[in-house]
Amino acid sequence: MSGKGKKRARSKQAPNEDMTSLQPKKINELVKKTLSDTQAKSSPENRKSQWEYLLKNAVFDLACTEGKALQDKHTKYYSQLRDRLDVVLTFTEHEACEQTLPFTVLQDLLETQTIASCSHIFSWIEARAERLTDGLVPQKGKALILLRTLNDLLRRLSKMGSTTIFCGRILTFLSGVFPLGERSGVNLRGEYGPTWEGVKVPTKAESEAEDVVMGDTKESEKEEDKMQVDDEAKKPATSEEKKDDFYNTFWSLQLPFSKPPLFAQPNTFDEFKEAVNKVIPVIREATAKERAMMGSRSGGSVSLKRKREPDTEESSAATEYFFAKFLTSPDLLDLEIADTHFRRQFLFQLAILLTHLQTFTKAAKAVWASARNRSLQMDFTLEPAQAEWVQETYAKVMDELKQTQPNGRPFAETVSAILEREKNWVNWKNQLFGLEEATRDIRRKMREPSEEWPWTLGSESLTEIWEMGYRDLSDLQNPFQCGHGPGSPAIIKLEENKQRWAWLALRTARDHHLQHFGKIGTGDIELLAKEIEAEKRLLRTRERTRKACKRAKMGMLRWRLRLIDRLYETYKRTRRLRQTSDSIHLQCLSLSKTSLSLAVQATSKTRRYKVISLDNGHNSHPNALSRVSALSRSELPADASEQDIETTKIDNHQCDLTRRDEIRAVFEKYGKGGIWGVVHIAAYKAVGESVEIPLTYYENNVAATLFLLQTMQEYGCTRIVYSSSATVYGIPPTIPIPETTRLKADSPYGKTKVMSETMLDDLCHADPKWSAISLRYFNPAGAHPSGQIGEDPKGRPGNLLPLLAHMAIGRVDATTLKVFGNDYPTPDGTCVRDYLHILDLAAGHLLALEALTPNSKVFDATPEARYKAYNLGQGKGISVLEIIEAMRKATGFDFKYEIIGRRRGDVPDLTADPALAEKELGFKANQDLSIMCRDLWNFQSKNPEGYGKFE
Ligand SMILES: O=c1ccn([C@@H]2O[C@H](COP(=O)(O)OP(=O)(O)O[C@H]3O[C@H](CO)[C@@H](O)[C@H](O)[C@H]3O)[C@@H](O)[C@H]2O)c(=O)[nH]1
Repeated sequence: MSGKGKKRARSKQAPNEDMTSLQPKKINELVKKTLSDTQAKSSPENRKSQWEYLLKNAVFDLACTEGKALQDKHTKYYSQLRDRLDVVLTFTEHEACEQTLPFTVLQDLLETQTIASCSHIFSWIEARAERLTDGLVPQKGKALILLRTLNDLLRRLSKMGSTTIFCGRILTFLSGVFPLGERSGVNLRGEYGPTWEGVKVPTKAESEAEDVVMGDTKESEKEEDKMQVDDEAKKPATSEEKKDDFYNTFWSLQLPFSKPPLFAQPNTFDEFKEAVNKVIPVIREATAKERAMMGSRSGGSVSLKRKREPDTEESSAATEYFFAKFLTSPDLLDLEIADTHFRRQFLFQLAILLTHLQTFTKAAKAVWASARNRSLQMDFTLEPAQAEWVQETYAKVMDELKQTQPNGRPFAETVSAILEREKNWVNWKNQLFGLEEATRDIRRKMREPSEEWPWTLGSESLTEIWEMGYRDLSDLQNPFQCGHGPGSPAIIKLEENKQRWAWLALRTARDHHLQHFGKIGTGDIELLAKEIEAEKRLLRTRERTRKACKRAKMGMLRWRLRLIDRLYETYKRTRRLRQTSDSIHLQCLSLSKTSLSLAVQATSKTRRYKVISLDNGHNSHPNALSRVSALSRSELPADASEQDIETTKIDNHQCDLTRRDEIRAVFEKYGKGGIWGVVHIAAYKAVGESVEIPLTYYENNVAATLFLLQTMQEYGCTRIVYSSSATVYGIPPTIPIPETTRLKADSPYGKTKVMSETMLDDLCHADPKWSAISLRYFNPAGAHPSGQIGEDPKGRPGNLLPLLAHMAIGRVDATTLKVFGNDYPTPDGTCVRDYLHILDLAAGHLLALEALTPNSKVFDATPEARYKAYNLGQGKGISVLEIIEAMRKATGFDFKYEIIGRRRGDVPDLTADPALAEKELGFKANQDLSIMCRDLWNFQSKNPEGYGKFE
């Protein structure tokens, strides 16, 4: 090696490190020799303790010199220590000492050495892992000492800022050494290192009280002081006092952070809540201030380079970061809060605790409630209102982290991923914990000697062949056949052919269809062929669908132009309708499955209404309406009257509800009083989308409703059934949700529904001519059982069930569903919704229309206004994972899913209490989930490309 090369090699070596350790082989020989030389020198009873004494001394004599030895750059301290540990281990392996000796030595050593030395010692543990853990039985003897030692070390490390990698090494080691079910390393109790001792500045009153106790003031002075105190007390708090008060509040939070079991004590939660509610706005203000400053710095014509400055600042700041936990005073707190790292540190701590608290809801605790976990269940349960606050605050914290620049969003996402992973890790460990118990019987059975094998020749059939007299390979060429002796040429030919074909088929199939081999029995060619054919059919359908979608995309513009032409033609051809009092105006901006099924029900089942449809074609297909008419017509009896036939025809108008003039034009056509009532279904309805484009939602859902109501008023049409939504409840305090629940929608979409309901309520209060019913839909699902009418959203569906149907048919180019969060306080962690069949929902509308007639009794209890809201649901909560399973059964498609972060605007559980609708409207949704999925899939597989194919 050249001189330069040598130098480089040397410089890579860590300081205080040398490579002169003895080889384990050599140590082994030396130990062996020593043991045989000394065998006769002491009695066998004393020998072990004598060796242990000597070996321990050898290690600790050296360990005592750590401080001094490490001052020398060329010290051999670590290599000597490793050698001595090797000697201890080797003696133990030769059974000259107790098996636990290396572990007790390590325990003392790791407790007394500096962190740097601990890292070296731990390297030795890693290198000797195999030997150290030989014969290790979890939860016994040396395993317990090892676990305790490393957990102590982890606890010690948690107080330092820079030992993340070291902690990771220890955890990796533990996970490799201990069985999967071992939970000792998992922080189930939520202990976070040492308990916070607290910083607090006495308030003014406290310090004065102290002075009084000191007794160094004269009576008169005391009186004077007292008066002053009283006066002061009446005055508003000075900014100094406010500062102190905030300082105390802020740091008081460290106590629950460091000791979550405190929540078992009464008042802790309320105090915690109060303090958090006080601190968050201050943090938010600091973030906003900082953003404003950053904005002004990077505003104007500043280039991208300038905008990216914070990134670079952050990466360099990361190395300078220090933990300011103990360096604080009321005067410093402002500065600390102005520091991004400090705020993040606080918000992260808060997020950890809030996540932990979410495991104490009644539902979450029930999952944990096994006898084994009793000690972990602290005597504390989050009430629904508290759980709601925890959830809301968690969302606020994450939002705040996102706002905290630089790199707010990735930072928040990382925090959320870490918390998620931690939760999954604990869950995983927790579930595996029962593994040993659950498999105890099986393992015992496996240890029992197996029964004697009854077949002398491997298997029953081989034994049988043997007993039939077949002896060598040539005999097997003449297979046995009933009625034919071995050797019959016909049989030989047949068998040969059969075998050849079978082999050929299997070999060909192996290359292309290996995945089916698991489903067929041995050599069952027929079944295999069926499987392959079924797969080919599915592939062909998927391929056709894919191409059609592509074509559809390209031809979209042309198609739209054609559609407009056609609508115009239809419009020109439209006859002026007979204006009967029975005619009903079904007004649909978005012709979803809901409105279509409703139309079918309304026209064919009752034959009392003539349907007029208003639709701007935003998310609908004109030929869906033709199908509705055709279906209604087909359900008429042969002797149907002219009027009956008329009810099956739908008057369709191209009309945008955000355009007053367009609505008015339609009403004008039927004249004053010409329209009996309105079912208002039109709206945009995607929760996630509404968060992105709120104004569009307010315009399309609220402004449009306002224009519609104004026009109805103008034309004397004062009956309306309004499609509201379960989403008006936000995160409801009780499940199932009664209609009396306060309305507190979370998403802009939900808020548009609350606003529209409010308009109706107010209108009915103001004018007794009006009667209105809001139907709060839970989650509609399914399709018309004929497979003719169903939901056909344009583009990638945003809702769960249509998306699954599109995935199964191949319309969406993905096989993996992204599940939005599995950390909700629900039985399996995914959101719970109340699904109801679309036909049940349609029936609900008819019942609501009936309830608008003058004789209806539903408004009897509300004489002040003819307005009511009803839940339309089944009263049965179903989680996202259960939906996937139900669709898997209905479609036979193997859905994969991955859990990703929560979707904004989603709430954990929306399950209806449908009792009021049942009592007052006679409504009951009783078609179960399997029927909804069956009907949805029936529609989807009959219309793989939706209505578009029939253009
Ligand atoms: O790709 C997806 C789509 C949805 N979900 C979840 O599935 C559940 C149902 O979602 P979705 O089908 O979008 O319905 P909701 O968000 O519950 O909203 C529906 O149900 C509301 C009433 O409950 C109606 O007001 C809305 O208009 C309607 O879209 C939710 O938990 C979603 O997070 C996923 O995990 N992945």
